[in-house]
Amino acid sequence: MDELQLNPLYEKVITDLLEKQYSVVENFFPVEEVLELRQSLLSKYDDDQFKKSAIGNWSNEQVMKAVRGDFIFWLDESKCNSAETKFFARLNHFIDYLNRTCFMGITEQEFHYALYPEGTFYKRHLDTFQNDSRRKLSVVCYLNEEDWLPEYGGELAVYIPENGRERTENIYPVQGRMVIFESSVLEHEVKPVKQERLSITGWLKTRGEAIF
Ligand SMILES: O=C(O)CCC(=O)C(=O)O
Ligand SMILES: [Fe+2]
Repeated sequence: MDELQLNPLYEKVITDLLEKQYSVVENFFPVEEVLELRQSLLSKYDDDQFKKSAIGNWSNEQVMKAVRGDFIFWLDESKCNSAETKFFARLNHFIDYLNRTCFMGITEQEFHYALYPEGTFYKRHLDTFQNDSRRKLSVVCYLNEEDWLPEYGGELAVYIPENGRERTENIYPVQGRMVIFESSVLEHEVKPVKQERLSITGWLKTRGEAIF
């Protein structure tokens, strides 16, 4: 095994996760890579490659619309363009570090682009499905235009259990900002957006069995 070099950025994420179950970092990806991903998302969206999101295995469209309104495109690591290749390279480096330092046992990941049109939202939820606990960490990186003003809404509200009560942290989807949290612990929601909201979102997973 190569000698492990301490990585201050990764260490900050790990400390945050241990102390408060979530972490917000601004400089995980260089700006030019964030912009390249943004362009890649937009060109796929313009090509009509995005699909209406679903929730678990619910198929009732009315119900789904009342819960989440984003459009998504699932990434396939074997068919990546240059922006996506760089994204996965950085992510895999981080996963390797997590596995070596924290023995997280991450063996898989799944990512999609997401676009929330004006007026859409994603109601309060947990990212683990009842029959599948393999999702360990949720990762979101925002691909919005440079200035995300508070009046655009679309904040990620994270509900943190604290001393038997609950604290809400509102995180704005600022360009390049990355949020990582424990998938099975933190409930969260995307508040209604008043401006198109772009992101790349995914999950770091353990092998574990899904129970169907
Ligand atoms: O975009 C975000 O801030 C969070 C999205 C989310 O909660 C999800 O896709 O499960
Ligand atoms: Fe979520």
